[in-house]
Amino acid sequence: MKVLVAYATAAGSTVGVAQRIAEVLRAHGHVVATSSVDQVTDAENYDAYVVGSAVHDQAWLPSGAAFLSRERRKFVDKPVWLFSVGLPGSLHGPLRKWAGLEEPAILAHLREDVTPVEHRLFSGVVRAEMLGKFGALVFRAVGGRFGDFRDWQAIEQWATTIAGALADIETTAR
Ligand SMILES: Cc1cc2nc3c(=O)[nH]c(=O)nc-3n(C[C@H](O)[C@H](O)[C@H](O)COP(=O)(O)O)c2cc1C
Repeated sequence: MKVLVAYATAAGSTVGVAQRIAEVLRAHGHVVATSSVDQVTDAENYDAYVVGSAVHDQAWLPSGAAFLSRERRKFVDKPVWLFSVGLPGSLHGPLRKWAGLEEPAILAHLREDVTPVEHRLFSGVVRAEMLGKFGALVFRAVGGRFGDFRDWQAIEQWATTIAGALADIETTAR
């Protein structure tokens, strides 16, 4: 199937997640385009979509949310998977619990434009310089950790599930 994997990023870590998902889908025989949401000009040309964004302040980046809104009519009757890249993996203790509450908040906005087959919140990359001096201090003080928390195994597993679902859809359509 022809699949578009589109992403919105501020600091780049979501690009890596999108690329890994695309690689897995290609390995399963799908024809996959990977693109920043800002550069998609042919959204109607795909059979399925995987769209993801970095999370800032418990919401998708404006460019990611705007993409879903702008293209929502093209998603009708086609499967859409959504993923968010945030910082649950960098937190522990009570903050980890807070991160668990974040997913419904993120999804609530996105559901206004699309009903996804599934949504996943992955951990991304948190570096001190991304948060500013004060933000980094506060983040450390509440128990946050800096680093690359992308769980490539979980990302690949999810992409494999998507590849399987696409194969089922293809078989049913024959
Ligand atoms: C200003 C700022 C705000 C953030 N707010 C959140 C947030 O509310 N929830 C969350 O899970 N992650 C938050 N993060 C963490 C980012 O989502 C994470 O670093 C992600 O990997 C960024 O993706 P990118 O590198 O593609 O921009 C924030 C990061 C920054 C820099």
